[in-house]
Amino acid sequence: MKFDIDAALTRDEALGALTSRWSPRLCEEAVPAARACGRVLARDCHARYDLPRHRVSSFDGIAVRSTDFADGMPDTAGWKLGRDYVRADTGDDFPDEFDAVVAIEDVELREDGSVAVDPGVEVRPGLAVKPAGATMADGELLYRGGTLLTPEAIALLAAGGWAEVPVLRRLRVGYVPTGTELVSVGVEPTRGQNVQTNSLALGAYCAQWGADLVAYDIVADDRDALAAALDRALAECDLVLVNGGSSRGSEDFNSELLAERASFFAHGVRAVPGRPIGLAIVGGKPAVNVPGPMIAALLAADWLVHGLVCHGYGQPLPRRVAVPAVLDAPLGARPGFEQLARLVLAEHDGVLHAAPVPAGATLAQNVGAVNGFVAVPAGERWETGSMVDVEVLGTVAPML
Ligand SMILES: Nc1nc2c(c(=O)[nH]1)N[C@H]1C(S)=C(S)[C@@H](COP(=O)(O)OP(=O)(O)OC[C@H]3O[C@@H](n4cnc5c(N)ncnc54)[C@H](O)[C@@H]3O)O[C@H]1N2
Ligand code: MOO
Repeated sequence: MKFDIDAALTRDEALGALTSRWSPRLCEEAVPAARACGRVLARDCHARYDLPRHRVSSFDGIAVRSTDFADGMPDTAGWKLGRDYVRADTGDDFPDEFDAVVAIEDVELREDGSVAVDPGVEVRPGLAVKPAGATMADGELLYRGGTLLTPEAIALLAAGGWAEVPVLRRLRVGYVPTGTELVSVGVEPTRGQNVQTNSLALGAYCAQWGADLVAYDIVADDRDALAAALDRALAECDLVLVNGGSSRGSEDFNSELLAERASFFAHGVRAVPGRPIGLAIVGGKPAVNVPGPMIAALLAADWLVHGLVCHGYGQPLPRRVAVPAVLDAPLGARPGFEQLARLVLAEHDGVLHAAPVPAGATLAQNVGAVNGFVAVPAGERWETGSMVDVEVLGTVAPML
C-alpha cells in the first residue's frame, strides 16, 4: 500500500490518535491474592484493619511495668515470672498490665525466676513497644486502581485483608501473523521460508503487561483469507495486531484491509525502524498493522502496543529510567524521522558506555546483548564520546 510520508505521525501522535478514540470498559472480577500477580487492580484498595491489631513487643525481651522503674532501677532480685514481668518476643502480644519491653540482651534471667536488668537501661512507658496500626493502619491506601500487581503488591494486599483481590478482566490482544513465507516455531525453514517468532515476544510482553495475546494461525498472503482472519480477531479481541504485510510489497494487503474497515486510519510513523505501521480504529477498537521484521515489531510492541495495553487499563505508558552514558559510536537520525536506537550498555572503569548496534547487525547482535534504548530526535547527530541519556532495558553488567 502506498503511503504519504509527509502525513506520517510522530510516535506520540500515533499512540494518541488511537487512545483518544478508544475507551474500553473492562469489568471487575475477584481472584485469590495468590493468583493476582500480573493482574491490574480494578479499584483503590485500603487496609481493612490495623496491624498489629494491638500493641506488640518490638524486640525479643521481657515486658515490664514502667511504673516499677519510675524512681530508678527497682530491686528485681525477688521478681517472679508472670507477676512482675513476662517473656515477650518480637511481634508478641503481652498482658495489658505491662507497658514496656526490655531487650533480652539487657536482661539476665535467673534460675529462680527472678531477673537482673542492666542498670543502663532507662525504662519508660512504651519502650520497645510497637503501637497498634504501626505496621499498617486501618484505612491506609495500599494501591490505587490501575496498578499492575507485583509479587510484593499481592503480599501487601493480603496483609491488608484482601484475600480476594478485585482485578480488571484481562485485555485480549488478538495477533494475526501473516505471510506465505512463514512457518511455525519448530519447523525448520526451507528456501524462501521464515520462522514466525514475533508472536512469542509479543505474547511474553503481553503477559508482563497483564494482558493475554490471542495468537491466531499464520495466514498466507491471500486477500480473502487475510480479511477473514482480521474480522475474526476483531470480533473476538479488545484490540488487534496484524503482523507483516505493512509496507509496499505486491502482497502487502493488511493496511489496505484495515483502511477499508476503519473509522480512523493512518499509515506510517516518523520513527525507524518500524516506519510503515498501519494505525486504525475498526468498530471502536484499535487495529494495528505491525511491521514484520523482528526488530521493527519489538520496537512497535515497546512504544505502541504497550501504550495501548496501558490505556486499556486506564493508565499512561510508564517512563523508563534513563542514565547518562558515553556514546561509543556516532548515532544520527535523518530529517523527519526519529532513529530508535538499541544499544549495549556496559561499565568500563566505573564509566558507563553505550555502544549502538551497528548497521547490518545480525539478530543475535541486535537482541542478545542489548540492554539500552535511545530515540535520536529527527535530524540530529550525536558524535562518538558525547554523553547521552540511555533508557535502561535490563541490567548493566560490569565489564570483567
Ligand atoms: N520498497 C520498499 N520496501 C520496503 C519498505 C519501503 O518503504 N519500500 N519498507 C521496509 C520497512 S522499513 C519495513 S519495516 C518492512 C515492512 O515489512 P512488512 O510489514 O511489509 O512485512 P513483510 O514484508 O510481510 O515481512 C518482512 C520480513 O519480516 C518477516 N516476518 C513477518 N512476520 C513475521 C513474524 N510473525 N515473525 C517473524 N518474522 C516475521 C518476514 O518473513 C520478512 O522477512 O518492509 C521494508 N520494505
Ligand atoms: O521501518 Mo523498517 O525496516 O526500518 O523496520
